Amino acid sequence: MTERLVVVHPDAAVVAEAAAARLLTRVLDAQSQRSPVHVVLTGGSVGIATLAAVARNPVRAAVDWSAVHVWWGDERFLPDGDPERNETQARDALLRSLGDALPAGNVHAVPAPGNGVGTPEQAAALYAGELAAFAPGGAATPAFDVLMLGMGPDGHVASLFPGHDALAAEGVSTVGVHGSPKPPAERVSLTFEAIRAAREVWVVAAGPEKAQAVASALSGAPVTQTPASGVCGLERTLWLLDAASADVTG
Ligand SMILES: O=C(O)[C@H](O)[C@@H](O)[C@H](O)[C@H](O)COP(=O)(O)O
Repeated sequence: MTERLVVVHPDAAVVAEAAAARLLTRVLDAQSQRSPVHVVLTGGSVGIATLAAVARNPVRAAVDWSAVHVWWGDERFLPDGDPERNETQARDALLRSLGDALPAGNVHAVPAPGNGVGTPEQAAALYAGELAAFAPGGAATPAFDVLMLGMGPDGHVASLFPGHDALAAEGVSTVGVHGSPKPPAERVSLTFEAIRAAREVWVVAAGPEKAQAVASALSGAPVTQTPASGVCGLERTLWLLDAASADVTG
């Protein structure tokens, strides 16, 4: 039975620091029970600020990064190294600072255009194959220990946007996305099926512009209208919010 926890912090900076502290503790707890541990990162300002906070936190030295695998919940379909790629921003914020402690083979970036990848669908198919290759017998994805998601003002999570076909994808772990209302238009995203395979799903959000979507999601709005309403972890769904995004009276 999954539990839902909503935690409100004073501002975005504290949300990122708290998410970072929780992430480190969650990884350490998981490492005391199993190896490897799988973590799914998110793009967006709060998601990346969380990674920067991990990089600054001395507790990062307690983690056996050689037994951590890093994935992405979504990726902008942009060339390798493009500063707007979630992967680039994660490497800049945290991964590069870990050096060889985090083996290159443990970082599972979504394929970029080029090298035979011409469409988001082709990148999505390759990523689905990588997810399956690291999954327990026959599963589509690893049992992610923590899957982090940012949330847009429209309630999108990963690259699952209101009214888009990707919301209804079934039997697949990834999808190609076109016509994203948040640039760039072309993306790759985990599906809800893949998101719900995570032991814990964390939504990190901050800012008054998110308050309506937070209220809609927490009140169970239709997923087609507020995709964040559809996120759920097998064991826990954690919402880490700042006061402004949690203020439905705003
Ligand atoms: O590729 C992306 O843009 C992100 O994965 C996206 O899902 C992001 O997390 C939300 O849009 C929230 O972004 P902010 O925290 O910057 O509002």
